[in-house]
Amino acid sequence: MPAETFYDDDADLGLIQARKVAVVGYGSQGHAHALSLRDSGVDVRIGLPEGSKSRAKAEEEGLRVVTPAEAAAEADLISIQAPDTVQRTVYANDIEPNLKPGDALFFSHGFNVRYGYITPPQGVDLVLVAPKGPGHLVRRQFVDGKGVPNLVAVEQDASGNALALGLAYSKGIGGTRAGTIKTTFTEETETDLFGEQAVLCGGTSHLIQAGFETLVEAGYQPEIAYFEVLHELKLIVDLIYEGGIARQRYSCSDTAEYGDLTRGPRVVTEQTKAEMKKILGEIQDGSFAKEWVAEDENGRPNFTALRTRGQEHPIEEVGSRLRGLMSWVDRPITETA
Ligand SMILES: NC(=O)C1=CN([C@@H]2O[C@H](COP(=O)(O)OP(=O)(O)OC[C@H]3O[C@@H](n4cnc5c(N)ncnc54)[C@H](OP(=O)(O)O)[C@@H]3O)[C@@H](O)[C@H]2O)C=CC1
Ligand SMILES: CC[C@](O)(C(C)=O)C(=O)O
Ligand SMILES: [Mg+2]
Ligand SMILES: [Mg+2]
Repeated sequence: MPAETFYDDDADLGLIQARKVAVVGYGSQGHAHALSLRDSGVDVRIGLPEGSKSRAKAEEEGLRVVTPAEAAAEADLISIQAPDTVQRTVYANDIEPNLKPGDALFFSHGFNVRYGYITPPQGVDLVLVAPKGPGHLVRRQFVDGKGVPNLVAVEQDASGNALALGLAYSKGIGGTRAGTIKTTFTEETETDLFGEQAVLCGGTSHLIQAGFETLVEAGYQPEIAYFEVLHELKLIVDLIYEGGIARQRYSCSDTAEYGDLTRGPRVVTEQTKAEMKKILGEIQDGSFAKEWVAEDENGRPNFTALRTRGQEHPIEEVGSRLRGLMSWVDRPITETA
């Protein structure tokens, strides 16, 4: 059975326009949701701690900024867009004490609900609207008249109208232009974590670095290695995005396609797939979540060391130099679009 998918005509913007919305956090997703909801005619305020460096950015856009507790108190729909590791504390200190029956609590990732770090009271709608894309592109696509697909899920339907409210929110940020698929908090959380770890972020970045290292260690020029395994990747993925793997294979040479079909399985092996299954198991049994929360509570020593190592990889210096010569490539991630 195909996934239950909703488009613009299935969603009533009036439902979200009738609410007082608080967006708590103004980072990648928060700024995109806040600005696009505001542009969709919704009454939006931003919740940020005193001294937050995001305050100025939100105010520059004409948004009213108050503390998370004030935002939660005056709103009847609270969208939690702070980092996953911060959410349980903001929720316990600022949001939960201000929740009233009839309020709605929204997330764009189910981590804290799925792993039991946040359990809202009965009487409150608990809804997920999860964009399947980085927040800055969620905003950029909205401004361009397009949209990033969303997932929608209802964990608690106190009002009896939570799904319709979720679809209205999704429409307000452009998600029903591209399609919004009905799911559960559990399915969203587990597939999102798997996707970012094994393929989108972890798999791709390590594939690029390994390809770059292989060419440079063999004596090839780093600039050529950069173009070959990173820059051109976007052009290849654009074809996959537009027409699937078949479109990419059609556009590339038969020589490339033969190499793809015979050598690809030697790079991504049965062992790779076995490791993917292990990674999925750690997500499903909660051990990844436990590890990440402990790492964060411990001051993130491993995360910081690995992040620094990534920033110091030679591909970053070469890439920064080459992108600097292509004005259309190094498009800044702005706070608007
Ligand atoms: N990044 C993405 O594209 C995607 C993210 N998600 C989900 O969206 C949610 C938000 O993630 P993301 O957008 O990456 O977050 P970011 O790290 O980009 O943004 C964090 C924002 O939260 C603010 N913040 C920090 N602490 C608090 C606090 N105590 N109270 C209120 N605000 C606070 C930060 O302010 P300051 O500037 O002061 O630090 C900043 O404005 C997560 O659940 C994530 O999994 C889902 C899909 C994609
Ligand atoms: C792929 C990473 C992501 O899941 C996203 C942009 O969708 C995230 O958590 O940032
Ligand atoms: Mg994601
Ligand atoms: Mg994610």
